[in-house]
Amino acid sequence: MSMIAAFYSGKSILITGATGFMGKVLMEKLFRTSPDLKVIYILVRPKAGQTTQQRVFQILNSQLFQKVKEVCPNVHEKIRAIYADLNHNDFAISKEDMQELLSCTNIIFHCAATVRFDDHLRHAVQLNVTATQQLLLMASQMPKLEAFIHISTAFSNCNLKHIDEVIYPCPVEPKKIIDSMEWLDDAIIDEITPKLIGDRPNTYTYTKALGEMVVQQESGNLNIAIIRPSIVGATWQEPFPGWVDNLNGPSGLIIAAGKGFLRSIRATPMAVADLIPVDTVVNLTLAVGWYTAVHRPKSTLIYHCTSGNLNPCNWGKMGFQVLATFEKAPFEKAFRRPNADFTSNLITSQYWNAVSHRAPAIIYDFYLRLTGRKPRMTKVMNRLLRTVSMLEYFVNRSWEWSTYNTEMLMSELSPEDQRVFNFDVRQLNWLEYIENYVLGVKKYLLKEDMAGIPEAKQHLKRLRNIHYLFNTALFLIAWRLLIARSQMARNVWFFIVSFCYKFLSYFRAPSTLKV
Ligand SMILES: CCCCCCCCCCCCCCCCCCCCCCCC(=O)SCCNC(=O)CCNC(=O)[C@H](O)C(C)(C)COP(=O)(O)OP(=O)(O)OC[C@H]1O[C@@H](n2cnc3c(N)ncnc32)[C@H](O)[C@@H]1OP(=O)(O)O
Ligand SMILES: NC(=O)C1=CN([C@@H]2O[C@H](COP(=O)(O)OP(=O)(O)OC[C@H]3O[C@@H](n4cnc5c(N)ncnc54)[C@H](OP(=O)(O)O)[C@@H]3O)[C@@H](O)[C@H]2O)C=CC1
Repeated sequence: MSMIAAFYSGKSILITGATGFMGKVLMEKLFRTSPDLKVIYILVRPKAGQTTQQRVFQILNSQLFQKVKEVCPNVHEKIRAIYADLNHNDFAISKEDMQELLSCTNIIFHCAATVRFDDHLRHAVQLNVTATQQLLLMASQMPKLEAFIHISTAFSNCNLKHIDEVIYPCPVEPKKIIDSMEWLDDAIIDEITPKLIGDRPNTYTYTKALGEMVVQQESGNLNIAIIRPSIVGATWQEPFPGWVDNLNGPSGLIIAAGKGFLRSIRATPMAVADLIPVDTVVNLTLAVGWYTAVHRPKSTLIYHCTSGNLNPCNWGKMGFQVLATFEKAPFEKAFRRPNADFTSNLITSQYWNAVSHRAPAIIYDFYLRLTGRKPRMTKVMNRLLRTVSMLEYFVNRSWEWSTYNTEMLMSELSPEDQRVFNFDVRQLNWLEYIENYVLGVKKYLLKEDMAGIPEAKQHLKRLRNIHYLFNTALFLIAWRLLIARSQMARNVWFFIVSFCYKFLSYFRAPSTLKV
């Protein structure tokens, strides 16, 4: 019997960010392994024309939750969607709902965040710092609370090369930042943002670091733990391999590469690709929830959920396997044939951007104009290159994260728990995982049918022929122009032609003699 699964039975659990990538997988696993849990409260806001109830309905009816329905048929009754917006200081939760949350919650998993790299500092502080502070305040009023688990990121201290499972202070106190956001106007915030984030690459990593400081400072008597995952990717095993539903991290780039838009990137092939499957993060999170509540460690423990020091993979290997999977199962209606050139040199990368990305986009837009359609490829390409430039920081560096606490926790689990809540990344076979990841992107993100693979392969063959034809035509035009203008080119041309003629005559002569 799994001790962790038994621990969650009968519990009332509060999850923020349950509609997000990680939150959904967390809920799914909880319902599947502890169908006897009392209730999961989720803080949800209406979005994209959907009410909170409609959003929950959509999640529960998705493919991800199919297995849950078999083991927990009354899952709809066990989920309580609470209207909440973390952009508001009191989360805009009704009095009645707040009362219920305060009096019933046993465990909190705080996953909600803005994960955009380019978010305005005011918004990133509100979500990643102030909302965390507010939630801690709520937690301190919950008499039945056993553990508060905060999800941070392994990159909150990406300005360091070696990162331990400790909280590193930021120069300016989070409270001062929160206060200043209330009275500074946007223009001034824009001006001071680079100074505040310092040697971190974006507002996301900076505000996640501030969030950790808030957790440390406001923990009071609460039983708290922090989890720091690295780059969270598709599921490894559960509930099935390759599930992914957003474009963050490598997923968006896999699409861009598979569709032939992105053919080169400024990346260091030997740099560690510190990916971690989302189900591994969820298993560790649930194990940490159990350990924190049952063993009540004296201080706030931080757990690195990373792969690099236990089972490293690098970007070169990842790119190679992604391309190999495109060969087997290409994406439909590609713009160009997929290719992956990794260069760490800025000039070379700019050259490839011009030749492999911007030029084809301009040519395609020209073709669209000629055929009376609206040009759009240059715009799409500009957006893609902007996205890529934001991710470049993470694919040209390697970090070392120590994992003492995570390894300690692994050794504390029973063999059954080690199996049901497996977060031992040493068992991960990267090539298999990456192949399933790419297939998952095709299936669950692009919603492409595997039956369309022969047609997609045919399309790529046509693109290859167009590519050869285009290059030959381009070469002939360039050469024709060159001989028309340069005596030297004419001499070279004369030399090549006469050489070929002599070469052919040499072979023709003996055969004529025989006859
Ligand atoms: C040579 C080819 C290479 C590929 C070969 C094979 C690929 C495999 C090798 C992969 C190598 C490179 C992998 C790099 C991965 C590195 C990730 C590192 C991240 C680690 C950081 C820490 C982890 C965390 O803690 S947080 C979680 C990560 N967060 C994110 O990833 C958020 C990133 N996204 C953003 O910040 C924004 O979306 C932004 C700024 C990139 C774009 O904002 P913008 O306002 O311009 O537009 P959006 O409305 O958001 O989207 C516009 C457009 O772009 C699409 N899109 C969004 N995100 C991505 C993405 N990550 N990749 C690609 N495309 C993306 C989005 O859908 C929109 O499309 P439309 O069609 O216009 O709707
Ligand atoms: N994905 C990754 O690679 C990594 C993620 N992390 C961390 O893991 C956690 C989960 O990330 P992930 O699932 O990928 O992120 P997502 O962007 O998929 O999910 C974010 C969640 O936060 C919710 N949220 C955002 N703003 C508000 C708001 N104003 N009010 C209520 N809810 C809000 C979103 O709700 P809604 O659906 O309404 O927008 C969504 O449920 C985050 O803390 C992130 O920092 C750490 C390392 C890597």
